[in-house]
Amino acid sequence: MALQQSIDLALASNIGGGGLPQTALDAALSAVGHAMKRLAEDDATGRLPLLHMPHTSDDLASIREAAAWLRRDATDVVFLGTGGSSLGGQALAQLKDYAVPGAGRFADGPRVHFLDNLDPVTFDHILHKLPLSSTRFVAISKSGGTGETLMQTIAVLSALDRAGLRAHPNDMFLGLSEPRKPGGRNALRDLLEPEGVRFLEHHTGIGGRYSVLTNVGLLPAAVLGLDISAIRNGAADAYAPFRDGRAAKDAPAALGAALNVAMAMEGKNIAVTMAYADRLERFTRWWVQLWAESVGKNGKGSQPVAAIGPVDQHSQLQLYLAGPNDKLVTILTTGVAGQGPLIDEKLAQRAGEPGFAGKRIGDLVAAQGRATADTLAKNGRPTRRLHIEKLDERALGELLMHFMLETILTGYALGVDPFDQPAVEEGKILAKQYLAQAK
Ligand SMILES: O=P(O)(O)OC[C@H]1O[C@](O)(CO)[C@@H](O)[C@@H]1O
Repeated sequence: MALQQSIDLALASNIGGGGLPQTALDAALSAVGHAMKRLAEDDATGRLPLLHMPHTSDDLASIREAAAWLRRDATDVVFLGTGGSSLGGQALAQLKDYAVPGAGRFADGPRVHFLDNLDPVTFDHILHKLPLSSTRFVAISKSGGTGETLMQTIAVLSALDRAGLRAHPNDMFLGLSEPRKPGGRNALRDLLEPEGVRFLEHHTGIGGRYSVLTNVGLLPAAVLGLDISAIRNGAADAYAPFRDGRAAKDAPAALGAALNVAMAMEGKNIAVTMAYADRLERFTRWWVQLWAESVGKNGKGSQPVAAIGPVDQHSQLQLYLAGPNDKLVTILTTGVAGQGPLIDEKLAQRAGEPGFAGKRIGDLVAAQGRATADTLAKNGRPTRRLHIEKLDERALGELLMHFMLETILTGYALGVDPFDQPAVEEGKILAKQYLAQAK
């Protein structure tokens, strides 16, 4: 297990009255214990295919084959898709410097682009800048009906047409969507299949925000040369305590769920995840969708906030330390001590910081993560510490599965369905109506 979790600094017994009373945690552990029974049934009945994903390997060859096809002679691979059809891939891609400030520009080829937010200026710009003949496009949508992804796909087909490449979209495009339902429509397939574009099948039993361990997340990871089987092995590590039938307090994801449920019982409805690593920034965004769409219903759920450190110490931390005491703050650190540039002694003296001398940048970041957790606790703010010594495929797989399990169990314990998102549909329908009326 790469992931270490401590909830000590969330408890009133350690941080004073602002922390969680043991009674609330005990009640929450009992609720999560019941949720675990339901999860065990989900596993045994096959109702929740996600639970079998960590131990699945028969699809890995086809994912690797599709990734190799995309990479062949490609300068750029563009992933179209939004929400759960993009964020998991992005979280994994950050291990290879995707969207890491500064470093992303120098990442080894092919360049990958996740165009998840529909912005006309960006999309136009990118279509004009991309070397289209050496670019491969992957359109991902579970439903096949998401407006943003359909518009992007149409725009790309038209751009290929203008560039004289329309005869070959099957060489440049790959689709990933659910199989067409009998008698039903799948607009993405309707668009691309007549062009001869090949499709990978989206798992029908795994929703977008839980799809990071399927081909949705692993295809981009494989394009970037990541070890996709290690990602699944890491996920198996997070699930092992459940398979072993451990008690809630001894299964890290269940304990995390209990922490969230206890916070809800105390009326504290904000959950902050602050990761001290550039390569976990997309992970925090992935978690925001997972949490918000899964637990935010029937008037329940907590507000997820994504933060990274140390930079957000300089923007958000004041509020967490001295604003309303209504948050669970999770501080996620990695083993960066001893890493990075060495700080010259004389220059450190000149800067008036003798304590920097002979240290590495990673030493400061490690100290900052530790200091933030301790300062939050000293100020009576419930704080959870998570630590991964080495951030690699296996550790990230464990982290992703940990949070999916924590989310599902929290949903079950709060009495909400963690797998649907009915409220989002209303706005989508209205937007399509407005679009039809627009001149
Ligand atoms: O993969 P799809 O079907 O295009 O959906 C994209 C995203 O849109 C949502 O349905 C919300 O609108 C998310 O749950 C989902 O991840």
